[in-house]
Amino acid sequence: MSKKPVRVAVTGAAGQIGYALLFRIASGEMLGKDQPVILQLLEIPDEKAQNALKGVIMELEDCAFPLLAGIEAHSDPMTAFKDTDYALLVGARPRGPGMERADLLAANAQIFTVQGKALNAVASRNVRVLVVGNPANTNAYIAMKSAPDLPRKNFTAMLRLDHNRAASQIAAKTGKAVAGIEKLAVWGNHSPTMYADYRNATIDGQSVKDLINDEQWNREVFLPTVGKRGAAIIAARGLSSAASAANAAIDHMRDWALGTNGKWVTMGIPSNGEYGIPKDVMFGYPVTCEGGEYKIVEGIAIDEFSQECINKTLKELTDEQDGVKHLL
Ligand SMILES: NC(=O)c1ccc[n+]([C@@H]2O[C@H](COP(=O)([O-])OP(=O)(O)OC[C@H]3O[C@@H](n4cnc5c(N)ncnc54)[C@H](O)[C@@H]3O)[C@@H](O)[C@H]2O)c1
Ligand SMILES: O=C(O)C[C@H](O)C(=O)O
Repeated sequence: MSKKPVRVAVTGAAGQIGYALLFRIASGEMLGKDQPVILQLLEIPDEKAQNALKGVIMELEDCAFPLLAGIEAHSDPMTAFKDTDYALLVGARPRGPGMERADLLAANAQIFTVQGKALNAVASRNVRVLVVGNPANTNAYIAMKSAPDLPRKNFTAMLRLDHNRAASQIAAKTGKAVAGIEKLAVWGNHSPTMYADYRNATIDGQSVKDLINDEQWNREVFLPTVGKRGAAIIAARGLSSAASAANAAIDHMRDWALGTNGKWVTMGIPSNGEYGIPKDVMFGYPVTCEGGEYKIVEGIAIDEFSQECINKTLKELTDEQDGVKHLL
């Protein structure tokens, strides 16, 4: 018997990431090739944006996706999030050249109080939320705090792009296939302070740390390359990453919904105090997923350098949190 359709809300649906994301959700790449979806698409109440959204919807229709059970266009989060099972909060201003993601806080924070409240009011009581719009961790924190009737654990931020970037750099450095990488972790904020940690990682079963055996490369090449990759893409393209961001969003949601078979992935999730991170900080952690739930990988040894990196990214997140206190 075919499955009942699930509702997937996507904000910023007529933007760059939206354009790279929606067709993949509708084709079943996110929730499985047997799972029909109803897309509930939100754009700002502006004629140009709504027209662009109409165009995207026409294209979705023209794909005749067998799993696409419905498409709705919205300009109000209170209707866009009605009964939604999954919400991908992409809509927000992207940064331009020379900006840091934290510079977007003032511009974007308000969006996430409004959308958090709307999710709280009308979404499925078990809605799973992924925040992509930057600064993603703090926006997810704002949305979670604005939705007190929903489970805290169901609010997440996207660190998967950093995870995938780190995996790709490791594969290139070792000359091995990215598919062979296990036990990679990215800690903290989706920003240059994030700490990509391959101390426990293996590639084709061999220790990545031993294979690379170059701590200077780790600190002076790998970490800055992964941390500043978003800026490098903006400098090259004149626009922020879109296809790779959409791909990471698909990976994040697919793994959360369908499981990782024991493989470590990175998700930004609200802390419960794990690894000394204060409760509620939306922090990138290594997790495994099973049965629609994520679980933090416990027991990872934190050496002095790792602790310094974790402290730095944590400080940035708590400063961002302080900066949005007045909104909550
Ligand atoms: N977390 C990550 O890894 C990651 C990666 C890449 C980009 N991003 C961020 O994702 C966001 C979107 O990037 P983009 O390149 O698609 O930008 P974009 O400007 O192409 O599209 C954003 C869309 O969001 C819409 N929008 C703005 N406010 C909205 C609101 N309140 N409700 C609904 N829609 C709204 C805009 O009209 C626009 O169509 C940016 O903040 C960007 O920095 C995050
Ligand atoms: O860097 C940006 O502003 C966009 C995004 O967060 C990225 O990492 O590519």
